[in-house]
Amino acid sequence: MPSRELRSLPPTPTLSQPVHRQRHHLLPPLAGGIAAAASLLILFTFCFRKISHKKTVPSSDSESNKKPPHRFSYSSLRRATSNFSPALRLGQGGFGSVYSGTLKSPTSNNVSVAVKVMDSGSLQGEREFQNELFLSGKIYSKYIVSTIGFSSDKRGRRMLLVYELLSNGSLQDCLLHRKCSELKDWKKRYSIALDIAKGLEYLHHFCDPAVIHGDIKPSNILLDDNFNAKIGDFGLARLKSEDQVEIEVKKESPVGGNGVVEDNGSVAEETESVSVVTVNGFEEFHRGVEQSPESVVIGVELSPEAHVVSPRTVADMVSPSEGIEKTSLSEGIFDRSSIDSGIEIGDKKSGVKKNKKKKSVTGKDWWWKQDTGGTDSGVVKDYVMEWIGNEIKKERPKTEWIGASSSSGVVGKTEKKKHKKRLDWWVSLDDEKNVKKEKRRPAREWWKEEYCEELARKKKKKKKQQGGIGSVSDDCHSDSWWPRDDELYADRKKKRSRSRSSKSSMDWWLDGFSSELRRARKNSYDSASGEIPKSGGISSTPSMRGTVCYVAPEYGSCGDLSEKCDVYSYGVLLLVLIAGRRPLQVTGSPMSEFQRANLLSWARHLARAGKLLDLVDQSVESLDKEQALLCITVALRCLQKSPARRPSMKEVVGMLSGDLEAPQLPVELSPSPPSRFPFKSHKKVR
Ligand SMILES: Nc1ncnc2c1ncn2[C@@H]1O[C@H](COP(=O)(O)OP(=O)(O)OP(=O)(O)O)[C@@H](O)[C@H]1O
Repeated sequence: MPSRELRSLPPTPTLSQPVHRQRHHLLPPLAGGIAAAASLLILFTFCFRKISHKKTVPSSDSESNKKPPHRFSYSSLRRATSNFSPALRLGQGGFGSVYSGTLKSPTSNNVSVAVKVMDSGSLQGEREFQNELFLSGKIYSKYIVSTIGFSSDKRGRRMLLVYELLSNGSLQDCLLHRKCSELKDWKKRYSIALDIAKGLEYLHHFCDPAVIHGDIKPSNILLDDNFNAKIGDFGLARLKSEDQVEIEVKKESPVGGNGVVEDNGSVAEETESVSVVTVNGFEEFHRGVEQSPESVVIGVELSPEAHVVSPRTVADMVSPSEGIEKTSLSEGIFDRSSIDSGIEIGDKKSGVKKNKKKKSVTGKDWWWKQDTGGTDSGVVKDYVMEWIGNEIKKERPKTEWIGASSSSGVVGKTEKKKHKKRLDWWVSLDDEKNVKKEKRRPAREWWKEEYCEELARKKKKKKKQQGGIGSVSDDCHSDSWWPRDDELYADRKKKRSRSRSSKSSMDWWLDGFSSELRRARKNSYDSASGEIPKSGGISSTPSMRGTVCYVAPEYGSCGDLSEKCDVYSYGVLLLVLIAGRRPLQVTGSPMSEFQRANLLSWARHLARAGKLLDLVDQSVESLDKEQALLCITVALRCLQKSPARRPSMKEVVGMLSGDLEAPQLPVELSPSPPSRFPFKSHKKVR
């Protein structure tokens, strides 16, 4: 009984039981609290990552492939390139040589690399170095050359960048110097055009903020084993600024005529910095929001001890507002006018006084002179040459030029004298006192003389052959030296069959100029060594505003660098690719070649004449005429004066790949009566 009672009785409360019940009561709110805290933490982490990790984020699929650049020891790169052996030299850029090398790894496969060695000390070289490093950790695309790492020698005098090796070198070299037989295949050229367009589309539309390359040209396009093209050399690249986006939104101008609205992406709000931490003996770059002062080293020197690329500079590049300010203040890494083209430059924001020294070349003139080669080619050429002269004058100290002129071993005695004379003229411009005096000299004169001398030589030779002696002085000192319209088509066939070896002196002049540039940059080019020469002609980078003939007119005068500047450069490149020649080139005997000398004017002229296919390189095999017309039309659209009228790179890709309707020629270039080119179908390419 007692036991039954006991059983029926409720269990005697013990000390522990109420606590247990209390705990049961506490559990739900506790769990809720923990869950809330956890979700808050997750949310916070997510937001934090989003803010700190936001800028220049590539598309998600490429995220996994992105690797921060390594810091290599200088000795390992020296070993990899057999002590920077001349035999391994791939080419010569404006800021140093590029060598091929093999990085040996005990654990994984050996890696073939290209090592660019740059002397520190030049603002542009350092800018290129830092730009490349900053962007390399952030952008990844199969259409962009990957930067693997960097290094510097102990004293920080040499800066080295390590890239993936692209076995077929640059498009410039392949197309214009080596004349690779693979590029005779039209399909290859077309796919190269499309690769480059996709690379630019990636930079403009898939990076946030958009990356503007700023120096699109054939020597910055590299080709892999299968001649797939990749965009390299981000030395002049910029991130799109907030102000630019705002301006574009305000303009809201329709582009292209295909009804596609350009997606400009959003804009950076945070200031990022870059730090390096040591991982497995290599320093790696890491992004982060405002590193603590201890974690960063301020300064540009890149000695092995200074593990960090100047955060100030990197921040300048990332922060849109700062970037803009830098620009308007004309200082720092984004200095736009200090090494500018000598063209009238105005700084609207800061009110900095315009460069009035070059009154003759206003922003308007720039376009007009570049654009009207067909009707005033002399001015175009004068202008280009004058511009180059100014660029060189600004970029190189006097002594280098004097050295360069005297060190020339290629030319004969008289030619040496001429070089000296010409260089002296440039050098003398450094002298403030001489500036006014020299300016009175007509810009055209010195290269007109060059041309006249060549004419004289030719005539002499011809007369000698005919048994007479003559003079051409009249031709030289009147303005009739420039071609007349009726001479334009004469001798064309003959010229086309001319081989490269039989270059005219004008071509020599252009090439010779390029060699001078190389020599002046203290990178002696040994033509006998059989090495691959740097970009020929005048397509080197003499300016921080890009390359002559490739730079967009609005940027060449006084405008901002925008995606549309890249679009313009792409247009020039496309014409070069199709025509298989430089944008400014005189190949045959003088007069009749001059209208063709300026590729852009020539293309426009052919468009008006309804003879666009005449532009195509005659060595091209299996030409798809429809595609060729499409490419030239796209190029001419990209080359329109008004940036707003140029298509976006997204549109270009759409047009070239057949996703968008085939474009029409700009109205002003349409043959009369205006008609659409007879594109049969919109074939889908790749
Ligand atoms: N990753 C690479 N793989 C193979 N060859 C390369 C690579 N990078 C550069 N080169 C070669 O080295 C040459 C010099 O390149 P670099 O970028 O220094 O100068 P550039 O573009 O020719 O001239 P600039 O300095 O005027 O832009 C190129 O033309 C190319 O032939």
